[in-house]
Amino acid sequence: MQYDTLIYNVRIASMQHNAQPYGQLSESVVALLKGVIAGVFNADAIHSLSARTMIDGQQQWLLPGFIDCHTHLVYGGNRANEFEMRLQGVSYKDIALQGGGIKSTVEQTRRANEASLFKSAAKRARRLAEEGVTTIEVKSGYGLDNDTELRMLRVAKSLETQLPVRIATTFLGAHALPPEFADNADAYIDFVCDTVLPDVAHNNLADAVDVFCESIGFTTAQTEKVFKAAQQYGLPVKAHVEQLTDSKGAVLAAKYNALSVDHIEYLAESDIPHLAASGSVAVLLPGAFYYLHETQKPPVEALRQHNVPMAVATDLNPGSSPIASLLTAMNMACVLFALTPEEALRGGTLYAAKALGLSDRGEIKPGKLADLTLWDIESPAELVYTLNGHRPTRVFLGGQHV
Ligand SMILES: O=C(O)CC[C@@H]1NC(=O)NC1=O
Ligand SMILES: [Fe+3]
Repeated sequence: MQYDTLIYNVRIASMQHNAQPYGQLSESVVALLKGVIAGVFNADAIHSLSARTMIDGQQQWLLPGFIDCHTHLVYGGNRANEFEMRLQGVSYKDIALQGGGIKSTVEQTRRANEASLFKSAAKRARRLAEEGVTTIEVKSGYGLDNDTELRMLRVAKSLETQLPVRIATTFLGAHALPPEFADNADAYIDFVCDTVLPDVAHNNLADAVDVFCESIGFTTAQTEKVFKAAQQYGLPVKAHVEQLTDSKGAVLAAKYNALSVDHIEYLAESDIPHLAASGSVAVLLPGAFYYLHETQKPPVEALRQHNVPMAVATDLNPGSSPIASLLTAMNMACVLFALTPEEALRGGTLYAAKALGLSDRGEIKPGKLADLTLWDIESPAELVYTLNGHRPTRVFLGGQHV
């Protein structure tokens, strides 16, 4: 058997659930063939294996490629002005109610053409990729009209053609109320369900559907309408829930077997059994908690007790979380939400994949995609312990060294 690549003399943090921290394996050789992990072998096997390319890992740590499972990285303009307003005490909610916030980015995104949206999104995606992110989820939600929502999703998908990353797209038409539907949220939800979503589905532009279920977003009744429409097109759902209030969005999401419930700072512990039953992933977004100067933390210990998988993502967006660094988000998840470094790293690999409904990546195991990163560190914890701008020494995407 000739492999494409053998990576040997490495310490492997597989992120599998085994008895070892970080899923560490005793093996130190990984064989890649046709874009997937073909096998994992002990050191002495190297003498009986052959491959076109042999890479000495020099005792560095090999991890699965990182997965950022929640971003809004396609958008026009920026909101630095609102950052200054918030620093002067104006709340995120008040800015939104004054017509700023998401609505302000919607105006700038509608004005931006596909080329300029691509250029700015590619810069953000490249920053994530430089830290070893190999899969990025990208949402729409700054168009709120048919043309711009579809343009955002096309731009998101086209990132794969220019960058060494895989893209998962999510339709988030139900992100905010556009001016054309001011004070008529129900009519806008009908427009999302009856006009935009069908167009998105017919053009295969989304892998999932998301809703901002919140006091300043959409109600659970409106959210459920979008979920039902998504089901009609065979699209899985996820939702921004309990970010600012306990609206019981997580309970509704669990009823629809949502891939994930995201933010969840105000998730009631009594609602967690619903998530344990549905298998939904709890996606923690510490960047938004940090930027909005939130005080209410997600119920991490209760999620742990109920064995609800927790993912960590950047929520990269121009308002509540302008962070293009998954390592920083992982550090914040530890410092602000008391995740362990192992939970944070598994939250940016295996459980991030689960939050996207992807079982082909996120751990080092035969049969999984050969999306891998190599790090010159003494222990995996270093990656989330220091904010020192870690960069992988090597990145593999589908077995190709990128
Ligand atoms: O402020 C923005 O532009 C997006 C904020 C982002 N969207 C959402 O539903 N929750 C968030 O934190
Ligand atoms: Fe978000």
